[in-house]
Amino acid sequence: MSESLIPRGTLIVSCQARPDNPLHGPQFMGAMALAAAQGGASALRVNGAEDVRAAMPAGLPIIGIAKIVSEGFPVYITPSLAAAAELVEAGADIVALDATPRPRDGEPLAELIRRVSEDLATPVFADVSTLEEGLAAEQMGAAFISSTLAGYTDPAAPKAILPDLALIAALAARVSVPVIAEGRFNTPELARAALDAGAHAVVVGTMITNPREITRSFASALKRAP
Ligand SMILES: CC(=O)N[C@H](C=O)[C@@H](O)[C@H](O)[C@H](O)COP(=O)(O)O
Repeated sequence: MSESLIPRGTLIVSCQARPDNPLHGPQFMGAMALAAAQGGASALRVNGAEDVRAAMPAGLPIIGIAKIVSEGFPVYITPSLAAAAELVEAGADIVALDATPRPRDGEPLAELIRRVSEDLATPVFADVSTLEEGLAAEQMGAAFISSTLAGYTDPAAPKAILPDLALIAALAARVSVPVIAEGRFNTPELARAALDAGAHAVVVGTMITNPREITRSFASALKRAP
């Protein structure tokens, strides 16, 4: 049962660093994975086959993603079966993918979820931005539904600061697979609030594994007028 891969009420740490980040690369992400494991994380979210391999020695279940930007397509989180297959080959236990209905450079969403689940025999972690997308992803066979993309699908919308706890509560009330809270859970209190809203587990990335952003948050707080 895929639910047993991620125990209820636990913390998943996202270890990701883009190429412009000084901590980009498997050596740093492998160390982040180990630090997360020692700190009490129950699972990891990791980008790309190379970093998945580097995170394996941490000994935790790995949710693999492959961020692939294709000109003209808004979907960039594991858009295709080929990308998912590379992650599974590298050792990912679960594959996370964009489950919004936006245009993608890959198989249609329902086919992608079915083939990752059946052909690759790997549970799908559906990154959604709305309740409707979560309900649809569950129907398509996703094993986990996550709020990852809430606040990130409308380029014209103002930048969201807080996580979308209302979406977590709405999903938890309507879907029967585990609902995972992800996106801007930037304090332990917000992570706790996600569980209280009905989340099965919480993913935290930036505020644990991105020292540049953590530094920025401290530096800008100090610049604010008293
Ligand atoms: C929208 C998007 O592409 N989110 C990505 C998904 O993998 C990551 O950039 C986030 O860091 C991750 O979701 C964790 O969230 P946060 O860093 O806010 O704790």
